[in-house]
Amino acid sequence: MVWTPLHAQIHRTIRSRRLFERDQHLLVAVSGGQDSLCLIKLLLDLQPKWGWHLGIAHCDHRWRTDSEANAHHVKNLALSLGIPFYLQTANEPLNSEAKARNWRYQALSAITLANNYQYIVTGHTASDRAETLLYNLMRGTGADGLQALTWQRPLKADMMLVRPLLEVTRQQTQQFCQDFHLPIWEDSTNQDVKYARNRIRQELIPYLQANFNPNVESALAQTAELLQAEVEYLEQAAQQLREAATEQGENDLIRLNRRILQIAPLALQRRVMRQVLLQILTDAPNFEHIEKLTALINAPNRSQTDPFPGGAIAQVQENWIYINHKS
Ligand SMILES: Nc1ncnc2c1ncn2[C@@H]1O[C@H](COP(=O)(O)OP(=O)(O)OP(=O)(O)O)[C@@H](O)[C@H]1O
Repeated sequence: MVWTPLHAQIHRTIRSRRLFERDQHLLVAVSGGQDSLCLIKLLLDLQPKWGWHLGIAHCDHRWRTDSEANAHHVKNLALSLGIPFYLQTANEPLNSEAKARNWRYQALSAITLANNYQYIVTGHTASDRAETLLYNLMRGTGADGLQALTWQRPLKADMMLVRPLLEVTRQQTQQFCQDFHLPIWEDSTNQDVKYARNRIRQELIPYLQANFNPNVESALAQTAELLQAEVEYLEQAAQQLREAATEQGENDLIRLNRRILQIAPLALQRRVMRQVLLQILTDAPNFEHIEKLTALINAPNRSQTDPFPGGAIAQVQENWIYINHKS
C-alpha cells in the first residue's frame, strides 16, 4: 500500500479531533464521485491501524437517468474491495436538492440503525465548506450558518455524522483519485448551472480565485473553522444564561427574568431568545422573530408581541417576560 501525505494528514486529523476511536463500525456514504471515493480509499488504507469495521452505503435518488447504473457501479466497487454494501432506493424520483438530501439522511440513518453502525461518514471537503459558507452568507444566515458544515454532528442518539475531509480541497481529492486510478462516476448534474450550488462552484469560486485570492477555498474554510469554535462557545454561554433566566411556569407558560437578561450582552440575549423560540416554534425561528422577542428585554411594562406562528404570544409583566406557547 502506498502511503501519501494525504493518508498521514487524515490519520492525524482523525486522531487529534477524535473523530473515531479504534474498532468502531463506520458506515461510509459513497456517491461514486471523487470525494467519497477518495474517502473510502483513505479509510480502507487506515483500517489496519485502527481496526475499524467499514461498510459502504449508497442512496439512489432516482433523479438522473443513470442513477441505477451509478448504484451498480458503487456496488461493484464495494464487492471488489470486500466491504459490505447497503443500497437504499427512493420510492419515487426525488427531483429537488433539498428533498433528495432529506431523504438521503433518513435512508443513511435507517441503514446505520439496522446494521449496528455508530457513525455515518461523508466526503464533504473544504471546497464544500467554502461553497456552503458563501451560499449561507448570501442568504443572510448568522454565524451559525457560516460555520458551514461541522466535523461532527449528532443525527440521532448514538449516531454521529462525521466529515473527515473538511481540510482537503476538491482539487486534492481529484489528484488522489487520479494517482490511484479510482473509478469516479461523473455526476452530470454537477455541471448544471441551473442549481445555485453549481454556479457557486463553477462560476463564483473561480472568479474569486482569479481576481481576489487563489486560495479562497481554504481561506473560507478556515473562516468557517474559526466560527465553529466561536459559535460553540456562544451557544454554551447562552444556554447557561437561559437556564439562569428561565422559570418553567404552569400550563405551558415560560417565564424569563428580564433583570438577568438585561445585563447580558446583546449577542447572548439574541441566542437565548432563539433557543426559547426553538422550543416553541415548529419551524426554525427567523431574524424577525428573534428581534421581536429580544426587544421585550428592555421594553416598557405590558408590552407584548403579536402572535408567533402557532399562536404563542410573549408579554412583559414587570421584571418578567411571559410566553404562553399553547395559546
Ligand atoms: N447518492 C449518495 N449516496 C451516498 N452518499 C452520498 C450520495 N450523495 C452524496 N453522498 C455523500 O454526501 C457527501 C456530499 O455530497 P454532495 O456535496 O453531493 O451532497 P450535498 O447534497 O451537498 O450534501 P449536504 O447537504 O450534506 O451538504 C458525499 O461526499 C457522500 O459522502
